[in-house]
Amino acid sequence: MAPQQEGETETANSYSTGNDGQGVGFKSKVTVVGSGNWGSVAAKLIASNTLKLNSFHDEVRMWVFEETLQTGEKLTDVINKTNENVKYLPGIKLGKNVLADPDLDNAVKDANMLVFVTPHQFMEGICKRLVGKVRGDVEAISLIKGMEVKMEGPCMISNLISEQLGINCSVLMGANIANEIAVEKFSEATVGYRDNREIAEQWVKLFSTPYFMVTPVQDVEGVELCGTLKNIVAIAAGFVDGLDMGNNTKAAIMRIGLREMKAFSKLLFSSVRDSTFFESCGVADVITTCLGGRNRKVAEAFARNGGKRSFDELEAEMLQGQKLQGVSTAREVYEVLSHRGWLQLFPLFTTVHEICTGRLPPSAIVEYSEKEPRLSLLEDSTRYTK
Ligand SMILES: NC(=O)c1ccc[n+]([C@@H]2O[C@H](COP(=O)([O-])OP(=O)(O)OC[C@H]3O[C@@H](n4cnc5c(N)ncnc54)[C@H](O)[C@@H]3O)[C@@H](O)[C@H]2O)c1
Ligand SMILES: O=P(O)(O)OC[C@H](O)CO
Repeated sequence: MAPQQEGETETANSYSTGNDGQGVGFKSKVTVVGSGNWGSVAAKLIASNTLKLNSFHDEVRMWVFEETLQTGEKLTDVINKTNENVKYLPGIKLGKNVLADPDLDNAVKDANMLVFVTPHQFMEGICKRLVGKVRGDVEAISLIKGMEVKMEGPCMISNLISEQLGINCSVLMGANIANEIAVEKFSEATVGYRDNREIAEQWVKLFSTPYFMVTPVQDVEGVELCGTLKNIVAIAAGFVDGLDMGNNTKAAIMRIGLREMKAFSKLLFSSVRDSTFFESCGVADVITTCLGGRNRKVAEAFARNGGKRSFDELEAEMLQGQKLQGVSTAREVYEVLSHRGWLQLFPLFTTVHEICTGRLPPSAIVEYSEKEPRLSLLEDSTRYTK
């Protein structure tokens, strides 16, 4: 297969829908690992397609991190009884072919397509539990926006999955506020794949609906870094909202944030394509997340409280069990920047972390002084672009 060229995009409709070398009559079994807000919507999207497409088993298993609800019932039991994730996606039917399963080993054992969608901080533990438990021929996709930092350096979640489980892992990212997709408002998304276009085609087929348009690009790292880094930009945008600084300032934050996302991604992986930043996973996700995401919302509350209430406290109070990714991602990126001597190159990423940890006040997000530029709104735009 010829590699995709810079600037070249593919439409979801450009693929054939064969049986991918598994033999005529083979049906793929899909398991979703995770059942939070986006995990539940992903299961709903997939379940609507497995019913329609002959190449998939109807049933979609969804692994649930079990918890007891205030009613005393188990979340899994309630999902299976009502067909609704009453805690993380109330009011939305998932599809009768979604089966919630609290047993991780059981949920994955027969699947040949695994969809990972949990907050990123839990993935290392989940991968450890899954070693030796998944099928040898399984293909994975990560919808997780986040990264780990190890002694050796940064490790993307798709890479963690690939390395720990010995399986190929694609990614799906995009301007995807789950609650909007849950009520079938039109959205786009980007599948990032490594080198096997047929696999990308399978994922596109599994996720695409008339209201969810998926475009594959051959740039796993670029797509995943976009999804990961935009959460830091969303925290910065929330600070701007909390300080009532207005739309022009927020647009400046988005522009500078997008530029830092691109510069950081390209410094980590020279293979990352410029064109990826114009896909749904890039500029579109920066916009939606800075307008309507959870990271933005909690960061706004943090700034309105003058940084006096911690993110952990605000997250618990405002999100009812849902998790932010931006604060930990800012810390993880800061570790990489300081280890590599790049802090000065990334004033927005650096400042967000220093505000989150209380070293700087929220207003520092746009402070500029001749002596010590924090967020260099005036900096030379060629400084860290190739
Ligand atoms: N919600 C969105 O709009 C959205 C959209 C696109 C991408 N994402 C990304 O998808 C990923 C998952 O987010 P989400 O919105 O589905 O989750 P969420 O924040 O809604 O829910 C938190 C989930 O974590 C689970 N959990 C809590 N403790 C756990 C533990 N110790 N081990 C394992 N699981 C545990 C909870 O059961 C729950 O399912 C994140 O990386 C997020 O950035 C979210
Ligand atoms: O609500 P957030 O801030 O986690 O963002 C949700 C999605 O990632 C937006 O695409």
